[in-house]
Amino acid sequence: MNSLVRASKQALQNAARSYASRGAGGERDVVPRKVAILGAAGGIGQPLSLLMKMSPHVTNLALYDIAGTPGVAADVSHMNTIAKVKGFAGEDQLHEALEGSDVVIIPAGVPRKPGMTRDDLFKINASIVQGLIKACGEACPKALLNIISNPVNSTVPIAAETLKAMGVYDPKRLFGVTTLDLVRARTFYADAIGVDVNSVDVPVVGGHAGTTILPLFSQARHQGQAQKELSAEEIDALTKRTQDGGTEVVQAKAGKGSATLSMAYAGALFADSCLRGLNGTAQTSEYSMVQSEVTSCPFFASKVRLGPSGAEEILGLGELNELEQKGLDVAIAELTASVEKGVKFAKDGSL
Ligand SMILES: NC(=O)c1ccc[n+]([C@@H]2O[C@H](COP(=O)([O-])OP(=O)(O)OC[C@H]3O[C@@H](n4cnc5c(N)ncnc54)[C@H](O)[C@@H]3O)[C@@H](O)[C@H]2O)c1
Ligand SMILES: O=C(O)C[C@H](O)C(=O)O
Repeated sequence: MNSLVRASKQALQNAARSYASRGAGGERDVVPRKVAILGAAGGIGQPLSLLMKMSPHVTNLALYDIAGTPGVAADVSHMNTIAKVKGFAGEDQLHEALEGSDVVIIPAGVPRKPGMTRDDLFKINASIVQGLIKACGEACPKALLNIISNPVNSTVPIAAETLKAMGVYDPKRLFGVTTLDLVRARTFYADAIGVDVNSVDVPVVGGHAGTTILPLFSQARHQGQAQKELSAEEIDALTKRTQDGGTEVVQAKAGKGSATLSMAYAGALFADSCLRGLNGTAQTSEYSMVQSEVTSCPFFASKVRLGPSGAEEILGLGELNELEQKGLDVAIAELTASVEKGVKFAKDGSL
């Protein structure tokens, strides 16, 4: 059972207990942790706020957006879970929202419409992310930054360069959130072979756009008896579906945005792991796009061990089969170009 499912069950049990005792209260041994969500009134931001309010690891939840957060905060704050919630709206309140944060989650920015690539969002989202990261560098330079805003392949290097220019960059504390790719790969793979999805592990490495998303099905693991062996064609189809998962949702939403609910779930899983790492919980790891020497690309998503100082160890890729090796070469070339684009924007503002 993953930690968020466990946390949700725990939160529901706590809720039932608290209702039964009419708020009599109970002693809890919780490390005080503040989480800020930037873009909290958006499609991802709202369900993510709900899920972080359910996390047993969050004691203080700051919900920031350019508008709309007082309502989201008032709503979420009525949930009888431990986090104290406060809404912040508009740039004047951004620093206050960020101060003291242990983890900052950033789903601010515009989503895709059908026919667009994630890179088409660069022109708008690059500046949004840069502005928010500057504020993080000033108000909470030690926080773990979880970047969701697309194109992640460029917004993460933008964040790194921005923090470097401010003299506060710590590569261990900057993460591009690629968890949704793993969530999708696990779901699709479990369905395809007919096993319990909770028993499935599929590594997904590289970046977060098209062919930079590289699921390693040769390393997939599961428990229980699979109902089916997959052919090379079926693995190929699963790979493509994982790479196009975001587009599948964009098309289905037909102009009303991209993945929000599954992303909120994935973002909450990742942030929850960051908090457990900060709290020193042993064996906490996630896949994430970080500054990396695993390949020639300076930012790359692979398995990362999380601890009190953030990304404490970046693990290698393991053995790849021939097709995956070819996929890796393609991914590195495209990802490197997106990283360079982000670095250039951060240095000279060129779009
Ligand atoms: N990493 C991933 O796997 C993943 C998955 C899904 C979506 N995304 C990306 O997440 C982003 C948000 O998607 P969404 O569906 O929630 O969009 P949305 O439009 O519903 O919400 C975005 C929110 O950001 C806010 N915002 C805009 N500028 C801001 C600023 N300067 N400061 C604070 N908030 C600001 C908006 O007011 C809005 O509430 C998009 O870029 C999307 O592509 C990434
Ligand atoms: O596809 C998108 O534009 C949103 C997100 O990156 C996703 O993978 O769902």
